[in-house]
Amino acid sequence: MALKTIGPKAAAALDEELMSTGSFSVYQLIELAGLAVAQAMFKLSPPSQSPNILVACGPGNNGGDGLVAARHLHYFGYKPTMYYPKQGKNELYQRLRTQLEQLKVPFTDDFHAALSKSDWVIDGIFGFSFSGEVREPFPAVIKALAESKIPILAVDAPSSWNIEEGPPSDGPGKDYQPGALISLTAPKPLVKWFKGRHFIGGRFIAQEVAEKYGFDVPPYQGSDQIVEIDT
Ligand SMILES: NC(=O)C1=CN([C@@H]2O[C@H](COP(=O)(O)OP(=O)(O)OC[C@H]3O[C@@H](n4cnc5c(N)ncnc54)[C@H](O)[C@@H]3O)[C@@H](O)[C@H]2O)[C@@H](O)CC1
Ligand SMILES: [K+]
Repeated sequence: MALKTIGPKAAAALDEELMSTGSFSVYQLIELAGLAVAQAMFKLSPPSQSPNILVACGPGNNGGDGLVAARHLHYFGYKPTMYYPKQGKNELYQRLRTQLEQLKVPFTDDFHAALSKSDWVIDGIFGFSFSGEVREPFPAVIKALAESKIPILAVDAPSSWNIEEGPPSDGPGKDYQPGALISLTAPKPLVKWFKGRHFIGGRFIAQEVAEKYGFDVPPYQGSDQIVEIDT
């Protein structure tokens, strides 16, 4: 089943619409997105097989999804470790961080050491608002992800990929191809270049809204927050 994609401008406009006419708060959207990320992780490998999850978070809402996912992973029985080198200014991020600190989820500055002790990595560094060349402190992190043998679940986009044009032809993300991706709301055009297992999450879009933006609501089953689709 191939789903229609949604470009970065439309994805940002959809977010705005959900929070204005849709009356959602960003808290709700990030909470549901992060829950979907945690469910995809569970589907990929349960905590009995892969207890140690390194969650890499960037400064925007993609990082927010990672912070929320880590909290759910804790309750699912995993041992998440956070790499969050550049916290965004929004108070929401501090709240999400405090929730993790109260659960004694560790935050580390040493990405490479944490990576070597992990069973899986969640890439919540950049989502649909990424553009241009990767700026510090992330180039070394993206390079490590590209070279890592540890499986990776990317949130909404493999970080450093151009949202419309896919993997960069040069730079740290040149050979980055994560084993799994969860697209939020709808796949972005970059999925054309993605070769791993693909999930859709973000179960908060009414049929009418999806039609307006020209994408499909995937066939969520029962209480699932995710659907796996063919790539
Ligand atoms: N409707 C949806 O599907 C929702 C999506 N959410 C998530 O929110 C994401 C979009 O969040 P945002 O718009 O906050 O943006 P992102 O989290 O995609 O990234 C923006 C941040 O990255 C920085 N950045 C951009 N380009 C960079 C570069 N070249 N080098 C270094 N830093 C760079 C920006 O300064 C900004 O701080 C989505 O991809 C998705 O993960 C949700 O959590 C909310 C609902
Ligand atoms: K990402």
